[in-house]
Amino acid sequence: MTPGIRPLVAGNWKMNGTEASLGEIHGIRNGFMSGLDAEVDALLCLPATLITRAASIFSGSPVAVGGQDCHAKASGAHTGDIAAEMLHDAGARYVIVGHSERRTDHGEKDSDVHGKAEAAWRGGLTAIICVGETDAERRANATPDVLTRQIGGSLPRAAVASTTVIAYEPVWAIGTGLTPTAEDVKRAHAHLRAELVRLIGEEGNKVRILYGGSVKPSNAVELLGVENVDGALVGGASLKASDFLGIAEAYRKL
Ligand SMILES: O=C[C@H](O)COP(=O)(O)O
Repeated sequence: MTPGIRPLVAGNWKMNGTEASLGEIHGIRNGFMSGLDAEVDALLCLPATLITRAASIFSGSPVAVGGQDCHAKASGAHTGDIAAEMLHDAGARYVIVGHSERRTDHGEKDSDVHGKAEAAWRGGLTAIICVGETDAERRANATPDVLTRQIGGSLPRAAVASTTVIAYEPVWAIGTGLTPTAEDVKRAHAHLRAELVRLIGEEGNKVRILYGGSVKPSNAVELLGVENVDGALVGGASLKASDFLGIAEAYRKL
C-alpha cells in the first residue's frame, strides 16, 4: 500500500467468458455494492464481446469495465483489432496494454505499448501498462534491468496518475500458482516507483502500481500489504465472483 493512494483491484478475464458467465458479473456487482467499495476501487477487464453487457450490469455500481488491448490508431483497416475509442463507446473506462501474453503471442514491443498507452488516453481511457520479467531473467538477476527497460520504453512521458496504472506481473508467476516472496515484490515495486519518479517526476509518486501473478484470496493479504503495492491485477481468480471478492476483502484486514 502507498499512503494517499486508493487501491485498485482489477480482474482480467483474458479469453474467457460468454453469456453463461454473466452470473459471475452480477455476483461481483453485488459484492462491491455491499460496502467493499469503501475500501477499494474495482475493475473488470473483459473480452470485447462482454463489455457492453457488463457495463450495463455494473451501471450505478462502483465497478468499472475495461478492455484487454487496443490498437494505436483510432480507426482504419486493421481486421480483428479494436480502438480505444470503440472500447470507450462500449462502456469501458480502462484498458490493459502490454500484457506479457500480448508481448509473447503478438510480438508486442515496448514501443508498441507506448503507442497503445497514448491511444488509450486519446480514447478517454486509463491505461494499465504491464511489465515483468521472465523466469530466465529472474534467474539471471536481471529483474531490475528488465523493469527499467520495459517501463522506460512503454511509459509515455506525458503520463499522469489519474489515467495511468502500472502492473508488475512476473511472467513466471502468471497462472502458475507461484508467487514471488513479499520481499521480492517489495523490491520490484520500490524499483518501479523510483523509475516512475525518474521518468515523470513527482507525479510518479501518485501512480498506482498493481501486483499480478497467481493472486488468490489466500495470499492477498500478504501481497497487497506490501509497500508500494496499490492493488492487484487478477487473472484466473477473477473468473469466480467469490474469489475476486475474497481478494478485495483483504483490504478489510489491512
Ligand atoms: O492479468 C492478469 C495476470 O496475467 C495474472 O493472471 P493469474 O492471476 O491467472 O496468474
